[in-house]
Amino acid sequence: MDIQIYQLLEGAQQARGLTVIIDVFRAFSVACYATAGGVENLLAVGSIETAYRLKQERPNYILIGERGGVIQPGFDYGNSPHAIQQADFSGLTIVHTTSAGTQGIVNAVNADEVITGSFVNAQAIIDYIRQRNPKQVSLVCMGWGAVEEADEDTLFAQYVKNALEGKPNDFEAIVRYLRHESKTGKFLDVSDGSAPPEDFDLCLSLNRFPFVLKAEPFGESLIRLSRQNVTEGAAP
Ligand SMILES: O=C(O)[C@H](CS(=O)(=O)O)OP(=O)(O)O
Repeated sequence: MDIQIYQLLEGAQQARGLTVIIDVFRAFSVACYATAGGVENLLAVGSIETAYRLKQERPNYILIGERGGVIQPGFDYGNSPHAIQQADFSGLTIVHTTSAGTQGIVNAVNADEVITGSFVNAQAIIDYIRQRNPKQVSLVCMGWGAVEEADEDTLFAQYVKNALEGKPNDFEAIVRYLRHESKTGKFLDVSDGSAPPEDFDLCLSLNRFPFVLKAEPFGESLIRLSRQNVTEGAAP
């Protein structure tokens, strides 16, 4: 198994094989919480105009996302696990658009298969890759706004690579570093409440969810993140 780590939007475009698009803070942590909330269709959308068009066509769709970390006018929720944690999305369709994470999904056009990456479902991702046993794995770190590398995404990529290569990981050290040394906490600076401090722990709640989110076509031009339950040792 050849495992490569890529960065940012160009990395998403370069990715080949089984591709993990990584966004720890916060897109793909949010996507997992939304999935656990029972969502029927979780649509990962690149442009905010598409998100607004979909809402206009189907007013019952739920808009979740941000630009610059901030919830946008007309959106139902910001890109915050804390904001959606208690929501019941059963039977609903969510349109999710963010500055980095969902941009990676729509740009991974050369990948054989795309799944999302975040610590909240890390072990499921590792087990899924082991079970698929692809020749090539691409781990793509989407960073800040898909233009600036972010420690949490690179540390997650290294965590998955280490696990797949049988090397040890120290998750407590990762959390300590992110909390006390990395500038990553800047997302907590958004002062309008779009990025509540609780999001830090919720995004670093290791292995909370036993599923991966796999990108699949939805309709003519959209991408849906579908839940794939992963049982250790079982073939997907
Ligand atoms: O909402 C977030 O946490 C970030 C904002 S940005 O990338 O730093 O502009 O979006 P995400 O796509 O979840 O990284």
